[in-house]
Amino acid sequence: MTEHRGPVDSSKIPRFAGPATFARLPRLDEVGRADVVVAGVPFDSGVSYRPGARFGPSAVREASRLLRPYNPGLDVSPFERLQVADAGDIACNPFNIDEAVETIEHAAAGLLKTGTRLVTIGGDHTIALPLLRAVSAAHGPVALLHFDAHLDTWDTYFGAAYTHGTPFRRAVEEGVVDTEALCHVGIRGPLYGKRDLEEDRRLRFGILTSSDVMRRGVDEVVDALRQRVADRPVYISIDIDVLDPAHAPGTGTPEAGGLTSRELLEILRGLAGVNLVGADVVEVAPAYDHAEITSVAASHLAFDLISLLALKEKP
Ligand SMILES: N=C(N)NCCCC(=O)O
Ligand SMILES: [Zn+2]
Ligand SMILES: [Zn+2]
Repeated sequence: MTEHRGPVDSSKIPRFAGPATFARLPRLDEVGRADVVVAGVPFDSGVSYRPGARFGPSAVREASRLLRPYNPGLDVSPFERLQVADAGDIACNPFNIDEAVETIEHAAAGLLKTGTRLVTIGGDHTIALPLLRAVSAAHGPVALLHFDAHLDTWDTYFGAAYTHGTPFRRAVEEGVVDTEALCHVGIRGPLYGKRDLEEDRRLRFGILTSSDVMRRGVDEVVDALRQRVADRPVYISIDIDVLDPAHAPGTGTPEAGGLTSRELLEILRGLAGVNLVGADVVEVAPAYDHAEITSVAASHLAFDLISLLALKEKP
């Protein structure tokens, strides 16, 4: 196995010392090239309610100091199998959403150029659109598993086409996702009207609600998702508000009745072996968090996503 530069050893240097990169991994510029990069996108100008997700990437990096290198849930040490590195943040214009969306797309495309896979920490959900554009340029239209309380397939907000409530309608319109393999998981909460669901169905999304997860259970949900994506390239987008506010209070549009972090981690583990090509974890807004509950959950989800990517590689 090729030697990869892994995280700082927390048995030698206390995990609370030193600068925060994701999981205490090396920076991308320290290793030159990586199989997987973690990048932050500190952008929250697309939100419809509480702002603050621009501080998500740094909060998740801080919380990720506690991660350890072996993932028993998936029986893999991802940082041994792959060179994983922190690419820092994609800095984008907080006053011009259109420009920010372009900046994110080009920065993501640059990172993907050398065959690297990208796990992005948001930022609000607006950023999923430019990320999907970049991923589909590399892999073709991707299957999408979207974990969220919200559909995020609304048309416009105050006339704006690029917001955190609209990325997946744009993604379908632009053909960057494979409409045979789209599914929302964790949907709940009040809508503007029944039409929201009709339009979402017209865009060819499947829905597994938060109640479905509770009533049908993790195993059935996993089976349904695996069938939906089959062997297509898959992108996973996790809005942290898919978790119940008890498990993720630090977010901008919380909805009661969500998944537990245990359920979501179990669903992800059930996806081992799918052809994952990229992922994001968005909507962590640390100002509303308590005791890092939300950023710890987000860091563990990102670790499991990286582990899923590592499992695709031969040992
Ligand atoms: N993507 C997130 N978190 N929320 C979308 C909510 C849109 C709304 O306020 O209706
Ligand atoms: Zn949401
Ligand atoms: Zn969302």
